[in-house]
Amino acid sequence: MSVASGRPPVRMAVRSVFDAGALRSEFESAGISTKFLPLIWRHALDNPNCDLEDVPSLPSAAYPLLRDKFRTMTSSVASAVDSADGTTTKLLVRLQNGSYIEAVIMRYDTRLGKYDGKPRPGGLRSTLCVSSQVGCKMGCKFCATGTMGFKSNLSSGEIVEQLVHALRLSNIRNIVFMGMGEPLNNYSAVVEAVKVVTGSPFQLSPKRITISTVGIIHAINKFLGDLPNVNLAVSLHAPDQETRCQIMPAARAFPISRLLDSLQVYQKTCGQKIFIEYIMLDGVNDQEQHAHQLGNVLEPLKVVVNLIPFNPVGGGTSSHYKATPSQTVLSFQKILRGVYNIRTTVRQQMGQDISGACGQLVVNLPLRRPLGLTTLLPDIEDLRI
Ligand SMILES: C[S@@+](CC[C@H](N)C(=O)[O-])C[C@H]1O[C@@H](n2cnc3c(N)ncnc32)[C@H](O)[C@@H]1O
Ligand code: SF4
Repeated sequence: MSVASGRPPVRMAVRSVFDAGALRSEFESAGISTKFLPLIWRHALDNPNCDLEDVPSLPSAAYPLLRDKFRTMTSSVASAVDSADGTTTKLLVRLQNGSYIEAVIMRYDTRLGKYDGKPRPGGLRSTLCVSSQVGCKMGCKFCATGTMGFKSNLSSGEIVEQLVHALRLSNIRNIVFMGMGEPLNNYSAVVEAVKVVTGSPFQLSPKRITISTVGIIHAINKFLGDLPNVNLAVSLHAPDQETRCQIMPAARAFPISRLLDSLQVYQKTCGQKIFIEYIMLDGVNDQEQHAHQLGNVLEPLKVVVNLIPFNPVGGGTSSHYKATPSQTVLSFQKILRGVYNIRTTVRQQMGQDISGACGQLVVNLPLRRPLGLTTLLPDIEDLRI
C-alpha cells in the first residue's frame, strides 16, 4: 500500500491536516499560500477518509507535501456508546500513538429547552465535550481522569478531530473543554484548536466555546489576549483555601485569593461573565456556611454559578465521596440566588449510565463495546454547518 499509493510507512508519525500550526509552517516554508488551508479542511471535513491528493484546486507543490507529511485524520473512533435515554453518546477515540481519549456528545432541543428524544433536521443543537490531554496531572480527588495521572498532551489536530468525528453523528454547535485533562496545561494546542474551529469551514462562534480550568493563574492572565469571546469556566469547588486544598491538590500552587484576583482583572478587561463550577460533595463543601462564604467571595465578580452534582467514580480517593442530596443542593442554590443575587444553575446530569458524565472519563478499554455501523453513518445535512 505504501509503495503503490506513495504513502509513507504507517509507523512514521504523520501530522493531522487539522494541525494548523504544522500545516501553516510547512506551506510557508514551501512558499505556498496559506489561504488554501480552509479549502483543505473543508474537503477533509466532507470526506474524512479521503486521500489528500484528491483535494481539488491546490498549487501543485502542495500535493507531495500533503502526501508525505499529513493525513486527513490521525485518530479513529474505536467505539461509540449511547446512553439509554439517547441524549448522550460517548466516543472512545484512538490516537496515532495508541493512546485512547474520550469525547462526549450531549443533545438538547433548544426550542423546547430540553432533549425530547425526537431528532428533527436542524432542531437538535448538540454540545461536544472534548478532551485536551490523555489523563491529567492535577489529581483532583473526586475525578476519575485525575486517577490516571498525566500521560500526554493532545495536538491541536487531535482536538479538532474530536469535532470532526462528532459532526458525523450530531449537529454540534457548542464545545466545552470539560473532557479529559486540564486544557490550560496544554495551552498552545488548545488555543490553536479553538482558532481552527472558529474559522472557516467550521465557523463555530467563540461565544459557544467554553474552556474549563482548575485555575491555572498565569494561563488565565493570557486567556483574553489569545481567546477573545471564548467563555471561561473555573472549577472553584470550595469558597476557602483549606477546603479547596483538601479536594484539589492544585489549589496549593494556585491559591484561591490569587485566583479570584486574576478573575477580577480578567473581568475588568473584557466584561465577560465567568462561569463558576462547584461540585457538590456531601458533608465536604455543601453546607449553608459554604454557600454564604461562596456568595461573599464571588461578590466582586459577575458570575454564573453552576452547581455540579457529584458523579460517582470508581477507585482512588474519589470513591470516598458521596453526592449531596438534591434537597441540600436546592437549599444551597436558594442562598446564592436569594441572599447574594447570583445566577445559579444546577447542572443537568447526562450520560451517567455510560460513564460519560463530568469527571467520569477514564479510559478502561475492556468495558467498551465495538462501534455499530449504524452509529457511524453520517448525516450529510449535519456536516454542512
Ligand atoms: C473533568 S474536568 C475537565 C476540565 C478541567 N480540567 C477542570 O477541572 O475544570 C470538567 C469538570 O468536571 C468536574 N468533575 C470532575 N470530577 C467530577 C465528578 N466525579 N462529578 C462531577 N463533576 C466532576 C470538574 O471539577 C470540572 O468542573
Ligand atoms: S477535574 Fe479537571 S483538573 Fe481535576 S483531575 Fe479532573 S480533569 Fe484534571
